[in-house]
Amino acid sequence: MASLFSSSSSSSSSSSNVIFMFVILVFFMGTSSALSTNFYSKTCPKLFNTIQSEVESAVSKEERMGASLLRLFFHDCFVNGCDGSVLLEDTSSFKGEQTAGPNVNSLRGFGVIEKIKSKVEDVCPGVVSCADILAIASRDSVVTLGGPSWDVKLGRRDSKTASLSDANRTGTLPSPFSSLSTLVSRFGALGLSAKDMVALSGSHTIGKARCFSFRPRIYNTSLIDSSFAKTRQANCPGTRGNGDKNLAPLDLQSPTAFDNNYYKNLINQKGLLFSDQQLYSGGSTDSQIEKYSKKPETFFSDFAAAMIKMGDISPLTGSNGEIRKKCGKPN
Ligand code: HEM
Ligand SMILES: [Ca+2]
Repeated sequence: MASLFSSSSSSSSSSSNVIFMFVILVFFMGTSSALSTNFYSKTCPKLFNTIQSEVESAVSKEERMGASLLRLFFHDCFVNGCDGSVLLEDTSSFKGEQTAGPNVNSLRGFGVIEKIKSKVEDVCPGVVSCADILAIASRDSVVTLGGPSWDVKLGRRDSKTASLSDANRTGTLPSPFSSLSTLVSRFGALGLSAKDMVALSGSHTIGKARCFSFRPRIYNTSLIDSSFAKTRQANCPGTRGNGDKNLAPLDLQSPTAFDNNYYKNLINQKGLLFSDQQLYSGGSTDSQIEKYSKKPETFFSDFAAAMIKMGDISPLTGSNGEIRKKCGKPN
């Protein structure tokens, strides 16, 4: 770098200097994220307070809602980036992501996001994207349930459309029946490391899953504590189509507290999803599970860093996309 600078300053042509500066500018624009933590500090100073109080009230009405909002952000980011696409509702002429296999009868919290959006529109109309609201609401959910905080990067814009087939494409949203190597490669395809994947999976310290999602795990797999399997079988019949919607907590110990019990459960072979237990199954991620089970503060800081990374996946910025008026439909 230093030699590049000196060769440019020794050049006699001023136009070549201009070109050189332009190249340097493009280089830096290309390497730094377009998002920033102070994006709305002038245009919507009340944004954080508005969202935080709505999230707190939603979570106090139903603690699971914190988990549901966090998962919405994950499912948004994994399909065409964090662009609010998952929030678009189906109409008679449009089929978005909400009926995709991993989402249908499972994603929840759309009403809460729409309510937050209307409060945000009251204080600063036409300014804040739904994609950014989702990013802030998931951070506030984690904080409200006792987890770490982080500065959310902002400046995302909303997609004008969404694609059912993109959300259904095999491997886009990870399946609970995936092996460790599949999980690593799915996250890797989006620029997230195995370490990020293990930290982000700690989200399963809160929230619930349907019998449909964990049936094969509790009837047909090894690496499962037998009394845990029996307990879960009691509310999840072994035959497909029976009790599919019955719920169980992803973390059997503290399903409404954001803590490191998820990792302790894995060590005790009490992961609810097959994909959860894969993270502690004699493979390359075992040591990270052990570390998080002993050091919650390390889990918290890795989780926060990985959430920021996930939030950086292919945002729409500049004049791309739009700022939706309502999160459920394009303007
Ligand atoms: C590693 C791959 C992952 C797989 C295979 C996976 C799969 C699942 C499944 C199957 C459920 C239950 C859905 C149902 O039965 O209705 C679930 C719930 C949940 N997931 Fe994941 N997930 C993964 C990673 C993540 C990540 C990265 C996050 C967030 C950053 C996340 C957050 C959640 C939350 C909070 C819930 C509970 C939602 C609620 O109670 O409404 N998951 N996940
Ligand atoms: Ca998306």
